[in-house]
Amino acid sequence: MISAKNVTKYFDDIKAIDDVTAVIKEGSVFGLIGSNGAGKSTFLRMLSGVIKPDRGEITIDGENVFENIKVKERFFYISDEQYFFPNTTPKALKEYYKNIYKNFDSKRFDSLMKGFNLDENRKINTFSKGMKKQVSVICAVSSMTDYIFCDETFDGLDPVVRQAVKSIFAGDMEDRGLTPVIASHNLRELEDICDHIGLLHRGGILLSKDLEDMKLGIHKIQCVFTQSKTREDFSDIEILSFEKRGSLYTITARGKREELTLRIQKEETIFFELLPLSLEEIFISETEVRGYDIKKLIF
Ligand SMILES: Nc1ncnc2c1ncn2[C@@H]1O[C@H](COP(=O)(O)OP(=O)(O)OP(=O)(O)O)[C@@H](O)[C@H]1O
Repeated sequence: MISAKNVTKYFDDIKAIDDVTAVIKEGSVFGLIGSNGAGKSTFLRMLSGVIKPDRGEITIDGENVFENIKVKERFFYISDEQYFFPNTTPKALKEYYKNIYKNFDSKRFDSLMKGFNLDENRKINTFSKGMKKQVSVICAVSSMTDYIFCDETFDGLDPVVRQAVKSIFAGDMEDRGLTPVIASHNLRELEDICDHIGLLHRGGILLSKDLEDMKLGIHKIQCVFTQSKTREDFSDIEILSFEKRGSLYTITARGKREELTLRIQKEETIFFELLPLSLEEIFISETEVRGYDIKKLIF
């Protein structure tokens, strides 16, 4: 289990991470989402021990991560800014990681390189961005670590490779309890693969919940009332957004499905429908309440 306790990180006067407390349980996929500059990469860099929190601590199974070689063997971190030495080849990388990760599976590495049609003797710096990401993913899964931290890794892969990597992750979760932690802006993709979502906003954690619970606790209602309504008419429930287009109202609110249904239907309605919310809609609603209004960015 990974635990972050009251973690804060500054870059000069920028507070990149603000008192974050979170738990990442083993055997599930943890999706890290958040607006640009929310602190996702900083958080992953701290999980990997690349940088040290100014306050608070990050532990894996109780052991501090920073400058702890023993713990570092337990995870592989794929940074979003990939750097390779000028003349490095995949073959040289394989040798390098074999020294770091004692369970490194060379056969798996070779077979994945073949499967992904990558030449292990070519200089990595001559590969495309996506091909470099493929090499990193192959190194990661061949290292046979308990955790893989992916910073926007999927975002640069083509659909076929993305699907292949998802199946490899799923297989490894099943076979050996791998825990992937994935920071991404591709919420549709995360929605398919994640069990748990951590939403960072302006350095702080807005919520950290199982995806299913998240979906159960927030709903979108579309309805037509017999009489005109305002947001204030529903001040007894927690409304996240309230929109009226013609006679159709779209209300996003926090609460249980049955309770919200009963409450809205207390008013006289001509039409009523409760719709499931996508992760993208949950993200927009949750960040909107904290002043990150997408409409202001678009219009
Ligand atoms: N090395 C650094 N020096 C100074 N400021 C930094 C540094 N790294 C990150 N920051 C700042 O910390 C904040 C969080 O950045 P971070 O890269 O963690 O966000 P992010 O959620 O990964 O963003 P994005 O989705 O745009 O990749 C930002 O305000 C950023 O400018």
